[in-house]
Amino acid sequence: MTVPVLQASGLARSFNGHYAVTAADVALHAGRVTGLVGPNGAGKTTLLLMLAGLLEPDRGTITFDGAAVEHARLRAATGWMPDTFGTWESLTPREILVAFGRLYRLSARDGDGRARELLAQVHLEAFTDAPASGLSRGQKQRLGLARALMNRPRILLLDEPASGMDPRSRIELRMLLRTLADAGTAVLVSSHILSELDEMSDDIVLMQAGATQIPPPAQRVSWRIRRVGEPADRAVTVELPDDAAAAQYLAQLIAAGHLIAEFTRVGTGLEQVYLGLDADRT
Ligand SMILES: Nc1ncnc2c1ncn2[C@@H]1O[C@H](COP(=O)(O)OP(=O)(O)OP(=O)(O)O)[C@@H](O)[C@H]1O
Repeated sequence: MTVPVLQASGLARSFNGHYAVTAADVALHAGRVTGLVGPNGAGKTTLLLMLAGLLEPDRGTITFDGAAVEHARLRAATGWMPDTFGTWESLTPREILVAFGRLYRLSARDGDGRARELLAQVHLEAFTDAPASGLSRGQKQRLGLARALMNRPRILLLDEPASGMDPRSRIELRMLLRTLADAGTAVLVSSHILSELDEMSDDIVLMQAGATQIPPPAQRVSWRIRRVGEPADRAVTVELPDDAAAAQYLAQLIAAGHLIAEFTRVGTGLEQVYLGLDADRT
């Protein structure tokens, strides 16, 4: 594989003598979406803040394009979307984005153009010039996403971006992240919604008690099968290694004359890995 755009090794960070992150290793590649998952308090936000150049690590190194990097340069190349985006309520979404554009040294004209383009992309055009205080939580999240994209970042870090978003916005977020990755952005996204993360990520990083780990390759996945006329409690569950095996299994059932009413993926590999990770929690 190519040199990671962003590589963190052995990162650690404490607050008041208590370690939030003890040993974090992450490699983000251009064109790939990496999912970050772990229990509450595992250290995900702390890790993301260090990767964004917004929090100084106590230990460890971060390289950008294979070389050591200063915080200012890292911040310039990074888009950061926090889990809740506090807006300046009296400003409009356009004014907020233009103000952030200024921080990235965009001229007022370029900032305005970029702001309008992004507000259209996150479907907030109708709110362009209305006070941000009128935005719903999900709409504020979408504004936060637009803000993170103002500087056309090569690295995009998102902390639970979908929280508060309605189903359509979630689907659009997933598609937007894929489009950005296809255009060469390296994306790291944290989420507690495993099915969503499983669908949108090329790579997964697990985090527990301040340390990262890479999960083992794809686990077996369960499928729930019910024949026409059978009650729900008569459905059977089978384990199959992947989608291709599931399609083959379904074809065999149909060829054997079974009328299938339901054929559903019930457990993703990520869910199984996560439950294993979480097994010893109190
Ligand atoms: N600024 C801070 N000051 C003191 N403690 C902090 C600070 N930030 C984080 N912590 C502590 O560090 C630990 C990790 O927090 P962090 O927010 O990074 O976890 P997380 O994995 O993002 O959690 P969640 O899934 O609940 O968002 C927690 O015990 C938290 O209380």
